Amino acid sequence: ANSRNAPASSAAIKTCDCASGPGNYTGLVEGCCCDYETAHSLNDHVLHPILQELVKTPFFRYFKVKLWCDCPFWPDDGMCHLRDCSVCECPESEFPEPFKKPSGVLAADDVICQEGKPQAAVDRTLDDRIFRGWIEIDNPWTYDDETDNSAMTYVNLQLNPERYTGYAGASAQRIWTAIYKENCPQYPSEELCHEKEVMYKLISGLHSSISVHIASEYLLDASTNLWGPNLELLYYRVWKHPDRVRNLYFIFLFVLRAVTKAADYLEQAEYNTGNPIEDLKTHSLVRQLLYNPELISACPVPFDEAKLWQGENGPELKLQIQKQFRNISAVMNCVGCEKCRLWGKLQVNGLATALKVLFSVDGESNQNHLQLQRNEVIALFNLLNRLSESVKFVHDMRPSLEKMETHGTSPVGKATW
Ligand SMILES: Cc1cc2nc3c(=O)[nH]c(=O)nc-3n(C[C@H](O)[C@H](O)[C@H](O)COP(=O)(O)OP(=O)(O)OC[C@H]3O[C@@H](n4cnc5c(N)ncnc54)[C@H](O)[C@@H]3O)c2cc1C
Repeated sequence: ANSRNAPASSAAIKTCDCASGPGNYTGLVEGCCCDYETAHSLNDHVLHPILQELVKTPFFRYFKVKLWCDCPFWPDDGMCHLRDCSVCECPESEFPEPFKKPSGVLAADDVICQEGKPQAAVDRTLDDRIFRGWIEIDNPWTYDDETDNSAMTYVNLQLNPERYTGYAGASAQRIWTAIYKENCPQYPSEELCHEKEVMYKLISGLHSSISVHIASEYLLDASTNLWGPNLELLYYRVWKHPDRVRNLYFIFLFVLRAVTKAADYLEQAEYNTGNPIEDLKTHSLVRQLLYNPELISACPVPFDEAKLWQGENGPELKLQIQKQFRNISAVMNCVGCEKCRLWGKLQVNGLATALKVLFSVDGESNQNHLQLQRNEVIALFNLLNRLSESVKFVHDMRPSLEKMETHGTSPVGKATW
């Protein structure tokens, strides 16, 4: 058993109240109980290597999702008819034999029959033996549109990396605006309560992470299909805004706290895909992450969730914020690019799972009542992996970004990003 699944208390975490200086990324990550240096050192040595292996295992690489675009907010938008986001139904005979096998990992670019930009479409190749029943439990933090099982698709995430898709313009802008407005109609506001500020930072941190992934795998030259990092994009969309970098670290530590708090549950969960060797490896990787001595000693409680919902109107506020987060999860159905919708849904589901672990268990502190769906566990770890990749990329690129800060970047970059 692990003491980390006990509720965090401000008394137990003496250093929690300190704030870091602006823009320099030293000291404690604002609102968290772990400093920047420890966060990336832990990420580099422990989390990133384990997570990279974990998400490739059969258990963690398949995600169940409804990819249909049935937007409850703008039914007449028509954006799902964009060529960029459509996926043609290929006749069975069009798929090469290895597509049908789980071990036949192919680059997403190999998908034959996508219309428009192939990088925006989701490869549905999968192995459907993977999904055997875990429990189906509602999460109060998500919009439950997953009831119609016939509409659910299983997606191999390894074939569909989150990266540049070309999705931009009014449709993307409308989604982000809706998300920020849902959370807080008049942000930024001095009167924002602590809980709403936390929600804002989570969303902004997720937004930063998505931008980092776009920058780390960008289509540099469509004519030669050349992919690579786009540091100007990273600079202008993320690095130039210190709050976006800070929010990325914030969501990373928040989700890490949820994973470590649920350690006992996650340790006992079944990672069964019918492949005993792979499943044993999966379980062992989960344990290596949860009980890593360096993680436990350096950053035992990355975020102190015990401080939230303490005010007089705490329970009402929680219901209100839960409703707002459910709306944010519903907005994911309106994302007009299939691959962005897939990762948007997965990551919002992962975040909703973290919120459920930290705030929705009976009696708040009693992790014995925690129950998660398999898909929630998959989303939670895949989200943590995405965040870990983003933190690593920003940290690794820091010298180049600082150079850009000093010497300036090309005017082309400035105009584009
Ligand atoms: C759910 C979702 C998933 C997406 N996934 C992908 C993907 O996988 N691949 C892809 O290529 N595109 C994806 N997109 C599109 C992408 O996020 C951008 O919208 C697009 O690249 C256009 O970027 P932009 O420069 O106009 O600014 P946007 O990123 O659209 O930002 C809009 C506005 O939000 C504010 N803002 C930006 N970042 C932050 C932040 N971190 N915190 C607070 N405020 C911020 C700024 O005022 C900015 O002008 C996705 C969009 C959504 C809504």
